[in-house]
Amino acid sequence: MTRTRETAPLPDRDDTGRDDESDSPISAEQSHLDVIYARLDRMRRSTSTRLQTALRESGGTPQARSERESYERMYHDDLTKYDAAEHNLYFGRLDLSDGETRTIGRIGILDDDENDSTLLLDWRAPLSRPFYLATPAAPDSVAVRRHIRTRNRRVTAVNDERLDAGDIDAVSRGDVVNEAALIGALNAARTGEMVDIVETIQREQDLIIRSTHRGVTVVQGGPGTGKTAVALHRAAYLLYTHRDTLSRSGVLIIGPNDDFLRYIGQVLPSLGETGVLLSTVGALYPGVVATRVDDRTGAAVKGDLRMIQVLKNAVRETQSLPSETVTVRFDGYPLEIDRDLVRRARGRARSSRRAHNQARPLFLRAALDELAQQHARRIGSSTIDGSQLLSAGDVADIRDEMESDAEILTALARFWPQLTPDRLLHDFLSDTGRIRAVTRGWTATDREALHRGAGSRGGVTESDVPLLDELAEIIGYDTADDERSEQARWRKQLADAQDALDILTGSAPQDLEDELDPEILMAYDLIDAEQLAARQTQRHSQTTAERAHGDRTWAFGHVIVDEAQEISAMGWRMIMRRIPNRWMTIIGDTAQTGDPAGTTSWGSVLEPYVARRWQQHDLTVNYRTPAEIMSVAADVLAQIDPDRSAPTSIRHSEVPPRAVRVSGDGLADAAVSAATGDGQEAVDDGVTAIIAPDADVAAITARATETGGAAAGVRVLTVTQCKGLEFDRTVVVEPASIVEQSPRGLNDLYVALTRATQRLTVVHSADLPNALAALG
Ligand SMILES: Nc1ncnc2c1ncn2[C@@H]1O[C@H](COP(=O)(O)OP(=O)(O)OP(=O)(O)O)[C@@H](O)[C@H]1O
Repeated sequence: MTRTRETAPLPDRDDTGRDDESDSPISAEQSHLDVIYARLDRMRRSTSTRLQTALRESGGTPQARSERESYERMYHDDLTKYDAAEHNLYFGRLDLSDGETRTIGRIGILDDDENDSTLLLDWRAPLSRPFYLATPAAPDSVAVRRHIRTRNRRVTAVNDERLDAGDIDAVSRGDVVNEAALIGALNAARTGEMVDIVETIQREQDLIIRSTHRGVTVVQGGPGTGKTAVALHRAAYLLYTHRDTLSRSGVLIIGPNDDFLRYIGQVLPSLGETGVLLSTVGALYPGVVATRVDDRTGAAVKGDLRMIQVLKNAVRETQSLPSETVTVRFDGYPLEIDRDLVRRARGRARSSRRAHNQARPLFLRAALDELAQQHARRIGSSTIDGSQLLSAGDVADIRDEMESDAEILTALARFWPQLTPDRLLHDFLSDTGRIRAVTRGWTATDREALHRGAGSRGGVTESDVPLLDELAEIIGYDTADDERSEQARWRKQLADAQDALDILTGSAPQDLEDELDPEILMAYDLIDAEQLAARQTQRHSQTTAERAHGDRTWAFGHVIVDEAQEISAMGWRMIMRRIPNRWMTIIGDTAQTGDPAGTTSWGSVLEPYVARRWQQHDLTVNYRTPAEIMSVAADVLAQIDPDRSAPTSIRHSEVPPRAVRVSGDGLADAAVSAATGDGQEAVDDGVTAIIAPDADVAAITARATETGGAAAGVRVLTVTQCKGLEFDRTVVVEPASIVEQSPRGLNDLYVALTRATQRLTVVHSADLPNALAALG
């Protein structure tokens, strides 16, 4: 073991605030902590005074206003950061062999003395790094690493690790650092929300968090190896290290569902970082909220790359030819739009290779050129020899006039309409005829899966969203179109406001205006048009994350994809459009892939986009699941892929996993009573989940509600819903059905079995799958 010394908890203090052991490490650390908090309080006070001053100021040039707004934002962010750092502000200290001491905490704090001396190093600063990396085998000049535990601004314990003692046991135990603190954190009851791990980041995790690789970093690791924790701390680290660029371009974190995003949502704010955009793939397309999920076949079909050609075909289908000649009137004369004319105009537009909406003006121009000629022939031909009496300029004038002729434009629009992705996708997916026309060679099952038939409830599904994004590319539709109309709206609002002020001023008695009585305020003195317009409109949100969310073409500075194995090929295309520089961190476990549209190979996902410019790190230690539970799950993993080894659990369980067999109709009852303690063992703190086959979730939820009381806090989830989450206790229901319900059923079972931090019960009525023989 690493030689550690835990100092007893701080004794109660007397009224003078002195403890009995004034020379103890706890006392020494308390003095330092007091100094740090005093400085933090001063920083808070001065920032909040500055913020109030900035908020009180008003008026000035637009530039001055925008500068003021960015100061306001900065002060606001600083205050948020100070609040986030309040708890466990100071947690680590390094005593180096040369006598230097470094104190490490959640944020960096400089003293306000004349030397600006460092009171606390940010955990992300390079000088803090040995706190996470030093081991007895490679102490990196660290003699002692001290872990300081605090509560409510009081030091409650300190724990020292001597790294310079050449401890052979410690060397043989490998890389575990801050072991006592780590085990304490891992044993703590869960709250349902993920917490940060700044105090106990492990060496293999730190190497990824601070990786300087500017391409794609893949983090592959079994369940509970801290992949999500690493992803979030990497986001915080990158924002600290590249603050200038990333605060402007933004960091995007993609997770599998809203529950997961809620679960991880507090980690970055607790690290003082609020500007990161968390999103699912289903929420990445501005203005669209996916309200449904497709069934597995639908998701697989829509996620497949075949959809690119299908969508291209669907757009091409809208560039149609008239089945019979269309006649419109212009200037009292008939004009004929026939099949050949439209075909020639379409050919010109298509040969430009521009996106549909961008090629539309070419189509219109070509058609109008021909129609202008047609009209000229009709009205300008000499009755004597048939020669054209109108000049080229006259014909051009006719064409210009046609450009604003509603009847002609409406007639032509049928053959090359202006498209929007959502309308087109909706129309296309609801029409079996259109689907059949563009899916040559597909099976009837796949076509049916694509069809959003009359029986379905409508609304966009998660797998539709990458299709919308793809269509936006093919159509050449971008949110700038919306922005332009937004700008036009703003200009109109401004003009209206100006009118309103003019009317107010104009209706003021003339004699007042003439006399310019300084005592009488005119409307203009109080407010200008821009302010008035701004009051009538909601102010544009200013954070990078908010702006990025509303803009399909936003290029993020860094993108992190969690549970990345579940992303479909079409989903990857959408994500890659958000990150043209391809600076990404991709987190996942290909043994946990449940979605049939997901991936089992990182190379096949990434190489089309980055060739070989990606590197993979493997995480090997399981911080969540105790060894006894992991050994059950490892048997399932061996069936998924015999070449893979399960991660090594760092902890053992007090209660071994067990299986309970019941009759089929007793399943829901048994699951709920196992979750609520079975009457055998009291269920204490923490959270419990029942993970069940999709078809059983409703009945078990109903049973849990009926039993009330203890069952009220129990969550009942499908495997898809529990992905990425963890609970103190889990009850896994009917493993055989979990395996059968999906082509990747074994992967799903592996996920379900690895969610518990303390206790696992399997409740079943059918025989257990072979892989769970050890539980039988
Ligand atoms: N260094 C650490 N110190 C303390 N806790 C840690 C550490 N690393 C991981 N953990 C904890 O282990 C648990 C599992 O971590 P996490 O959810 O990030 O794993 P994961 O690899 O994403 O799992 P899965 O693939 O199953 O979703 C979390 O509670 C996390 O806080």
